[in-house]
Amino acid sequence: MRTVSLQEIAQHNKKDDLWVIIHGKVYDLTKFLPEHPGGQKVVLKFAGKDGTKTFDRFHPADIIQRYLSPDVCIGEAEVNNSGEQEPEVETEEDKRVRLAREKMPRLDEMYNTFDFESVARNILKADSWAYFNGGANDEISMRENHNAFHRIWLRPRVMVDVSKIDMTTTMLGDKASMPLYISATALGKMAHPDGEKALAVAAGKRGVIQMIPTLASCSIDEIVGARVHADQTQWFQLYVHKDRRREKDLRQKYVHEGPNEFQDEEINREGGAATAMSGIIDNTLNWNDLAWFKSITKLPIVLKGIQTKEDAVLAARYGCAGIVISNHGGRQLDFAPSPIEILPEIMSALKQEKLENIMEIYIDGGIRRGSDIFKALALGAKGVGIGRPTLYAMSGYGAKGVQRLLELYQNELEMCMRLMGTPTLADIKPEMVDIRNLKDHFVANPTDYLANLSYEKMVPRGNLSKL
Ligand code: HEM
Ligand SMILES: Cc1cc2nc3c(=O)[nH]c(=O)nc-3n(C[C@H](O)[C@H](O)[C@H](O)COP(=O)(O)O)c2cc1C
Repeated sequence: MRTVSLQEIAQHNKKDDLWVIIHGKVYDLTKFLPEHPGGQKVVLKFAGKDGTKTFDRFHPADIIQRYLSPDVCIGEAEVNNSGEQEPEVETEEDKRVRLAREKMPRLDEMYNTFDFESVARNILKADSWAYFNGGANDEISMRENHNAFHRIWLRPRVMVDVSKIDMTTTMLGDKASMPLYISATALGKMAHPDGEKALAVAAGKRGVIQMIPTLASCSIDEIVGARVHADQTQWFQLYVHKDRRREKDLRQKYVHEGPNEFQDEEINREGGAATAMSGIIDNTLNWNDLAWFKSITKLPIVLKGIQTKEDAVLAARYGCAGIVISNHGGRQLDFAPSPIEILPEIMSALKQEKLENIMEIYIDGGIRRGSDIFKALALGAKGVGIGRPTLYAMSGYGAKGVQRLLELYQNELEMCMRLMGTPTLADIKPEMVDIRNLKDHFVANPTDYLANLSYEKMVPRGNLSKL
């Protein structure tokens, strides 16, 4: 590999001729730039320079080998012996974040998921907060995901011995301390320097399953290595790469030692990233491909992103071990329905086709309370996934924050089960929830500012002053 001088690298500092140093190697990112899912601006900032520090804040070192062809590597960058380092300057934003962190409440002062969210809003940099908290377009689906739970009421039963509550369960055959798992969320290091490793630790300590994202900011090896016990279950969320051999390689590497489940997923169209990701993701993926996935793995395949009863029935017919009813946290198609709203119709369609017992049904989106878990279980889910809450908890408090968050979910579900008269998960039944209003949507009309603010109000004639 040739050594490239800093002077030569500095000359390739334009959009149409772009070299960047990452971990001592020089890469020609000219062709990749328009495809970068994080946008062009962030990469262009390092045109002809060393981008390692920022790159490491978001990406695992192996992302380059995973997504770029080897010929983009020009050589090794000459070592900078000049002693000249760009001085670290604290920006206004850094200062705001530093001060907010100094005033952060203690972890034992966090009492529910919303507490973590409000802390995260203050202590995260604006770009990270926007990435985590945002949804597609007008964020109607994102908000609806949680709001829909407000339209389900509970029908508590009394005179039941609830001295012991057991919420342990299995998911795809593996034990879990409660019917909740940590869902895949990309770029965990934006929340905390330990990224997805912190989630692995918290999941292991609380006995819950973690789904590792394809676009994790730590390498899969690091996340698997962070497990607290050797038999800790991890699932893997897979964005299918255009080059299918990569999925096969991944499976061969991890099937014995690492993530226990191998998850397939429909193409994610998160925000503007969708177009850019099309360079990486195979958007020809369709139902017939499932046969190929089944031929390369014996692990259960779960489809995440099911949003209609028709697709749920197809997933069962195509032999999926499970589905996750999900609109990806309202980050893709605005006005996609909330998963909890379509869960009952999916269950009844599966029952009608006699397919309800052949796969496990999970849902995610807007699960913020123990009672939300209860409602989902009552309507037929085997378990629920959480996305943003773990990112918020990790932002402020790392792995310990996520442990506390999981403990709060567990405590709330325990209290809900006790007050509902359901000592075990098997006691939770559909008739314990009232879903008569679930389908009601009250759509807010756009405010007519012209009528409300500019024009004189109409008043009854009798009230007009007599001039
Ligand atoms: C100096 C080089 C790079 C820098 C500074 C950088 C920085 C970033 C940043 C800041 C984001 C997040 C943007 C947001 O707020 O949504 C991002 C996203 C992303 N980057 Fe990079 N990046 C670099 C190189 C690369 C390379 C070489 C690859 C892959 C080969 C890559 C793959 C991705 C992916 C897949 C995402 C999207 C994750 C998602 O939205 O879910 N990046 N990058
Ligand atoms: C910041 C962020 C990144 C996400 N990245 C991914 C991803 O890479 N792959 C994926 O399958 N889902 C991803 N999701 C969706 C989650 O897995 C999950 O479906 C969703 O967050 C659940 O909704 P909730 O955030 O209301 O709990 C992401 C969600 C967020 C908030």
